[in-house]
Amino acid sequence: MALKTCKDIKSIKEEIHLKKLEIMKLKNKQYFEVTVGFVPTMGYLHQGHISLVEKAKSMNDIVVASIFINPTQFNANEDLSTYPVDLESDSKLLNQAETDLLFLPTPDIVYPKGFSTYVQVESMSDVLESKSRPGHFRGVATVVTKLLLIVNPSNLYIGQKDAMQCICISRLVQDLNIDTNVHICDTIRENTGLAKSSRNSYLSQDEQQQASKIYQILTDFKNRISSFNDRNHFIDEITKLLESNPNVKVEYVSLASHENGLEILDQFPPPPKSNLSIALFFNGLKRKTRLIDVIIL
Ligand SMILES: Nc1ncnc2c1ncn2[C@@H]1O[C@H](COP(=O)(O)OP(=O)(O)OP(=O)(O)O)[C@@H](O)[C@H]1O
Ligand SMILES: CC(C)(CO)[C@@H](O)C(=O)[O-]
Ligand code: BAL
Repeated sequence: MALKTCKDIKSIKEEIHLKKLEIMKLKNKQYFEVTVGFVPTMGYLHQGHISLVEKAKSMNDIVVASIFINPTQFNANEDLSTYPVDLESDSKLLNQAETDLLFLPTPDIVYPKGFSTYVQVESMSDVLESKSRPGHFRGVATVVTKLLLIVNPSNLYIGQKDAMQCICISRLVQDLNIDTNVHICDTIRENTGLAKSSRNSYLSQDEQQQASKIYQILTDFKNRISSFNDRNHFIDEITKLLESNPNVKVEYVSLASHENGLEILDQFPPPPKSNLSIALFFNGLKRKTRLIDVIIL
């Protein structure tokens, strides 16, 4: 079946309802047994997004994706107005991956005149990314809550690459008793190791090649962690190596535990399953690009 696109809230809810009725008959299921998998995105889709759709497809009766460049998660100096868009290619990729429904709202649908209720995950107000992108997680938490209330999915699929976003969303789903299971999915990479990201398109091929060092450095230091006896030394060495490329300015290198909401860890070496995450600015010829990556130790 071809992908169906809905631009307003009433029509996406109606289409989900109709699709559920169809599946009920087709699979001889009760209405409440029909499962919906949801993949929220900001578009300009790549194989990372599609891997989430495929996971959703393998686990659910119906797959819904959304594309919405959410203005409330961008700061004034960020790239809201220039964020890449290619709806034709996005629809094609979603169609190929057999997505059932695409929710494609405009900002006035999500934030109508008079909108004034925001969601703030308190434990996210003072961690890494929140410091460098003030208000970012308030915007993410608000839009994700709204999308979840609209789509009402059984399962939600998000990418590990955005490690702090995963914590933010898991937290809000738990705190607000939203009836959905959160699935955190592996990062899909280029052959060079560079994490696929819509913003990679801001960089030239050569710059993307240089940026693939991020993953190589993360992996190398992960393998050598036992040869360091001090956390600061470990982090300083990673920072130094990343910044040996004059185009790179590190924002943070962090060792943190997922369980504690990415709380910074004093313990070194860190406990298993800690996150080694990096955010940096790559000063490309075209523009300055913020890149993030994470590996699990
Ligand atoms: N390489 C990837 N592998 C798996 N999931 C990914 C990857 N990149 C993004 N995602 C996930 O896709 C969802 C939508 O992300 P988004 O549309 O912001 O893409 P993005 O490529 O991360 O964009 P940006 O370059 O702006 O950070 C998020 O849950 C994100 O974690
Ligand atoms: C989860 C999300 C779609 C909310 O706008 C966005 O932050 C993203 O694409 O990762
Ligand atoms: N995937 C993260 C979305 C953002 O940078 O705003």
